Amino acid sequence: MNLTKPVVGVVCDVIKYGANGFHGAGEKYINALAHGSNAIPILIPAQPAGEDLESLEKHFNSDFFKQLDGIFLPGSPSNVQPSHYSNEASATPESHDAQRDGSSLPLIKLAIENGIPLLAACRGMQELNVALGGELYQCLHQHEQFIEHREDKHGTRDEQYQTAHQVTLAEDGLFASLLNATSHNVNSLHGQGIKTLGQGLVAEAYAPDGLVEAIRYQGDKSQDEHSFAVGVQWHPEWKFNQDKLSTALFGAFGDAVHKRYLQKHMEK
Ligand SMILES: N[C@@H](CCC(=O)NCCCC(=O)O)C(=O)O
Repeated sequence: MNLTKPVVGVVCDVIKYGANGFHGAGEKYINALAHGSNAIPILIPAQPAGEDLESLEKHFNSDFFKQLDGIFLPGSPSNVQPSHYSNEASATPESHDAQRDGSSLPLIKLAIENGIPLLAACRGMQELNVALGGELYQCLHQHEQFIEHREDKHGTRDEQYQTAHQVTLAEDGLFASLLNATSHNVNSLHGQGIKTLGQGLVAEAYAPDGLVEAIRYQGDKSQDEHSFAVGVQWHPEWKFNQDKLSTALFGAFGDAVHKRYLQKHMEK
């Protein structure tokens, strides 16, 4: 296939529609990748077998994924199964998507090991943290030190995605340099959050209650700088072109995937 633009793989959720499972990703993520990163988004079905799905491993092996120019992990109402990061019982056993965990966690490791640019939002950021050995709080609202990070379920969609709190950006971090500022207002639609950081990750932004709101893979400082691997707890894809940081974030991811695409084509 002779593609004229870089291709970004988007990890799918398995969404139950009645008794049937459908693999999908939110439209706003696809739009932001196509227009904000100038890439071709392709949806990656969840890999482990579901009720109707034989394993796709023989079609999507690691060589296939290494051809991608970027990987994007979208948000989702489902929660990462806590067995991936702790011995605690699940506080939300009805809200898991084992198939998504089964594809996102190995794909993140593959992206990190092979320098494939990666961007992750909300559940995606939590997965990036868990894939690298970090832990999550299962219910932030059960810890009194935290402000309310969940959306108003009765609000309109616009109300749910409007800015909810400020984040403080790490001095000398990527975000502060993208924005040329040390704080920004973000939306907030999550019940879980980072408890301990995974290996090689650094915090890029904090909520007013101290919760880590953005992370970047820095790897081992003694090695070369790692290619773009960033996660945010908020939703930059929402009306991305109306927000300076969201536009800059999808733009920076786009630059990283275009760089990989050009390198691959120069090697041919
Ligand atoms: N379930 C997790 C992650 C929250 C999240 O990703 N929400 C996204 C909602 C739908 C969307 O906008 O794609 C948690 O609650 O922390």
